[in-house]
Amino acid sequence: MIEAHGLTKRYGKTVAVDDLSFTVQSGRVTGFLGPNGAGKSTTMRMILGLDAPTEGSVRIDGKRYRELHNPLRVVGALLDAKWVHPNRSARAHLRWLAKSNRIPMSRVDEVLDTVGLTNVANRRAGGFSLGMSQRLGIAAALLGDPQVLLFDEPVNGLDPEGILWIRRFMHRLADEGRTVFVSSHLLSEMALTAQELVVIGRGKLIAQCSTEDFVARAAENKVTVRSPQLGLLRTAIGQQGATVRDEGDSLVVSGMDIADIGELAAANGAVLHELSAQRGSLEEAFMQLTGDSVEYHASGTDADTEAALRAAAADLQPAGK
Ligand SMILES: Nc1ncnc2c1ncn2[C@@H]1O[C@H](COP(=O)(O)OP(=O)(O)OP(=O)(O)O)[C@@H](O)[C@H]1O
Repeated sequence: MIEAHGLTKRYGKTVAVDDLSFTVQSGRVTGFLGPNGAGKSTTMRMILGLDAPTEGSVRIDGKRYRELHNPLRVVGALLDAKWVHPNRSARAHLRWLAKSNRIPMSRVDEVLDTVGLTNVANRRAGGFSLGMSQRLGIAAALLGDPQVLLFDEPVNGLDPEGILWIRRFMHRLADEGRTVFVSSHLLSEMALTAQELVVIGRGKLIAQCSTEDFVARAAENKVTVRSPQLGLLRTAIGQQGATVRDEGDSLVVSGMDIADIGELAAANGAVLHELSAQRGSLEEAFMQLTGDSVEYHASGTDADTEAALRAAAADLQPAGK
């Protein structure tokens, strides 16, 4: 478990992290979501004792990082996948790490196998693709078999196969009961990867909840109604105080429960051809909660991201889980 209390980091006049308190539970993948510059990397560095908080504290399983006797056995981290001597082989890199942290050499081949790098273990790490480097970084994080794992933007620059592998791997680690804390500025990716979210903007906490609750809480849920008696329904729903909008041959209703609309239709003898809930996307939820966090707008503009967001929103439907 990771617990941050009033965590604050100032660099001169810049407040990178501002009175941040959150908890990351074991057995779940928790996404650390926020726009570029929101303070995610700074927070991760403070968790790992690489930066000292200006105020507040953060504890891993009840202890500050510097109080841990054998840190790699408690917490593993992937902050920068290219942090490896380019002329060392993957195996030599891991052996060096194991030796300097008093971890048995047998773990090296175990973690190489876990991340699928056994066949290339003797190749120069400097020649690795980004995907292979990420796997090597994850192997290094796993070396001490820690219960707590931190990954900073692990899917940046990866191809779809690499992204899928990382996503599945995170779920596997959480299923083993570990605490998995993964940062990303990509809403669509977090919607698919994280079960819980810690959302920050400009160094401050915006929300901490399940991914599903995040969307449900913030996005306005609407109901689509199709019927041969649209006029009758438009009037009846309007009289209940809900907002009704025409969209093609349907009505889109906000402010009224789907069950209540069904009851109202039955009471009025109206035939329904469709009565379906529209759920908001993670992006809509974020925009509503953050308001002026303009940095995020860029992530929703191109067609690929739009498609990914639609897929993410679909994945958030409870029925699909
Ligand atoms: N060493 C430093 N000195 C001065 N300012 C810093 C330093 N490190 C971070 N900052 C500033 O703190 C803020 C938070 O940066 P941080 O890198 O933690 O954000 P982030 O959410 O990880 O962003 P990204 O997704 O771009 O990595 C930014 O305004 C950044 O410029």
